[in-house]
Amino acid sequence: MSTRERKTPLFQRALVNEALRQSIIKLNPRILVKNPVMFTVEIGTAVMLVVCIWVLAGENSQGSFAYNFAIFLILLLTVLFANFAEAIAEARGKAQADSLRKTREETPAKVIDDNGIITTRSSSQLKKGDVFICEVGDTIPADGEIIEGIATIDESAITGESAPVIRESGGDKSSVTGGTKVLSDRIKVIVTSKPGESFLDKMISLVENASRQKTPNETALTILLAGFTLIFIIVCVTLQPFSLYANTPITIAAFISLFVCLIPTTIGGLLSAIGIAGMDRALRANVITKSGKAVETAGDLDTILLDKTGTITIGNRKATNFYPAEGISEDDLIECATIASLSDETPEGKSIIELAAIKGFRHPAMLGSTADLTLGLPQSRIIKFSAETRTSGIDLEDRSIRKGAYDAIKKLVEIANNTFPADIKNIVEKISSNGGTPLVVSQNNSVAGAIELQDIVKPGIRERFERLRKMGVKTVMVTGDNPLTAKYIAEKAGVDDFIAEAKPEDKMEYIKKEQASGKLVAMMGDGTNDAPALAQADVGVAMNSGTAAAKEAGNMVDLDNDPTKLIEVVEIGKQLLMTRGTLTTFSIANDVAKYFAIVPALFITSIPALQSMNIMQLNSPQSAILSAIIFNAIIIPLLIPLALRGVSYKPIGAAALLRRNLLIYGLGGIIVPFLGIKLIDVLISTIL
Ligand SMILES: Nc1ncnc2c1ncn2[C@@H]1O[C@H](COP(=O)(O)OP(=O)(O)OP(=O)(O)O)[C@@H](O)[C@H]1O
Ligand SMILES: [K+]
Ligand SMILES: [Mg+2]
Repeated sequence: MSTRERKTPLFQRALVNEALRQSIIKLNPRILVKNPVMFTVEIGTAVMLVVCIWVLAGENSQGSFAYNFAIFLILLLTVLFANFAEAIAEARGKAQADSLRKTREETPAKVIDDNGIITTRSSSQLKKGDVFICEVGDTIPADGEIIEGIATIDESAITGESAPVIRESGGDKSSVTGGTKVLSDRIKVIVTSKPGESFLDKMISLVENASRQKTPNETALTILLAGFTLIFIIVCVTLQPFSLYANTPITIAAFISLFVCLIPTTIGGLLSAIGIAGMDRALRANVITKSGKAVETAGDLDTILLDKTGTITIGNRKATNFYPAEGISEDDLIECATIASLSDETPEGKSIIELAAIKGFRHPAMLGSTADLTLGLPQSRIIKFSAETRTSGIDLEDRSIRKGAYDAIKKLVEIANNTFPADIKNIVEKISSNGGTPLVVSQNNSVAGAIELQDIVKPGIRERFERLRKMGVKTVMVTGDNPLTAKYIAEKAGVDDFIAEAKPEDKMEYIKKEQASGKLVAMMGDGTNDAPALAQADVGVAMNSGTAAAKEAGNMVDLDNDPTKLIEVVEIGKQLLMTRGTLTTFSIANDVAKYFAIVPALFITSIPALQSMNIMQLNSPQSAILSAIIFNAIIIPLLIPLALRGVSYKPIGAAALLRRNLLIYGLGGIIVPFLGIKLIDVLISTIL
């Protein structure tokens, strides 16, 4: 888990200063019009300013200047408080983005051309497709993919995590990020995007950018709140003939105050801060999101798809045993397995060579450097591993060697009319039912033996899945491995379901199928072949160490490369939705109470029957109105910490959670203003 500035206080001085400045800038009606509730409050403020001038000019039907001016000030403060809520959320987001951007400053890059000549350039001059070299101590100048070599890298600049990580060419751990540092060895890296325009850069500027796009949910809620506002405009306007009839003229100040108290200003003022804070919390968890929508969707997920290898298991599958088929010597099997792995850059392939070396076998071709591994094997054709074929191998002049998943090799063997030996089938089952991955080796389409690969279930993963289950999220493990291995690992890890012998397109199919039945699906991936599924999923989280294609396809990137991060993302999303829901409930419940403060105040002198409504027993009509709008204004800053931090989330199931929140925020929302307004009324009358 990451620790990036996790404990920053809510209101740092520099951020507050910036937010105060922004609160005033945001008074610009052209900016404020995007928030209809606050925009109407601003219009009310402007009207009160006119009334103040009118009173100064000698008008005496509207009460004293001081009273009108007080109302004007309080309304202005209401708008400023709402602006401040949004501005402080934005300032916090920007500060986060800044700390990430710092890692992406100019650094020298050792660019290497086709002839191997190295020139030093500034990182900002790099182009997509340039190749650079990084050695011990170098800061990586740009995002790219390793095309040669392996290195340990200190990624703490972006992850906050001090443990070095290994990145190497080939496979799904080949990505490096600009600003991180090479601790050992030497790598050749190809630039995948122009500095400043990489996916990460785009996402950083998105976080920084004040003109954040509203999510569809936010837009819907804004429309709803605007609707409320319109209804209350009508309510207030229709009061006018009523007051004429009752022979109690209502002052403009009272009229506007009633209106401002009735419209949902609390949620109207906090809505956008809640959304920004959600994205910000994701960033604090080292997840960069392309849109606020992705975070919201994460809170509503039904199903999450997780890879087996590297996600649920540690992922360093290592060869532990060779099992020759009947009639084949162990040496022959090891030789076949080694030749078939010479150019296999996957961890599995490398571990086979290592195990062979431990057993004392070295192929002559291995004496050369990595570049000419196949020099000793003339006229060879390398068959790289793909998740599609689930095999890899090599074709030589007179031999065709393959290694791969049991069912894939079985097919090869049977097409060639050879029988699959029963002893190897048994071995395969034995390895699988212990959670290992069997690879079958074939030579010229007949079985030479099997290799056992072992992997370990990550500690603590079972508890995390349990937590997800309590939140109502279904977990599905997807693996290219056989059903037996899959079943063993699935049970051990405690996932709800699994898909075995899955090819990349099977993930797509599963996602589409779930989506067709109205479910929201998330997946996490790193490989190029995960890209289509990452794009298809409602929430696609790519690992920063993954390929560029995967990062482009998803809508979030995890800087920590922690495949279980999805769980945290789900919690952040749930918290965001809940915070919004509860504050909306609170805001509307609040307004009900204010109605009881103001309406009796307006008519009490002419309609004594309204006395029964005057449950608050406020001091005077004017102090009732002042108290109500003061309460209406200060509740906004009082709730900013809750909007930014989010309401606390407990995985107790949706229904129980709803009941608990309705009780606290609905009932509380009705009671709190009664107390608050009464208190302010008492204070006002003692002061005046
Ligand atoms: N380097 C390799 N050469 C040949 N076969 C391999 C190699 N690596 C894996 N396999 C076989 O291909 C299968 C699928 O591998 P793949 O990496 O697609 O899925 P996986 O790692 O089992 O699951 P996950 O989707 O969680 O990564 C493996 O179960 C194994 O049988
Ligand atoms: K209100
Ligand atoms: Mg894999």
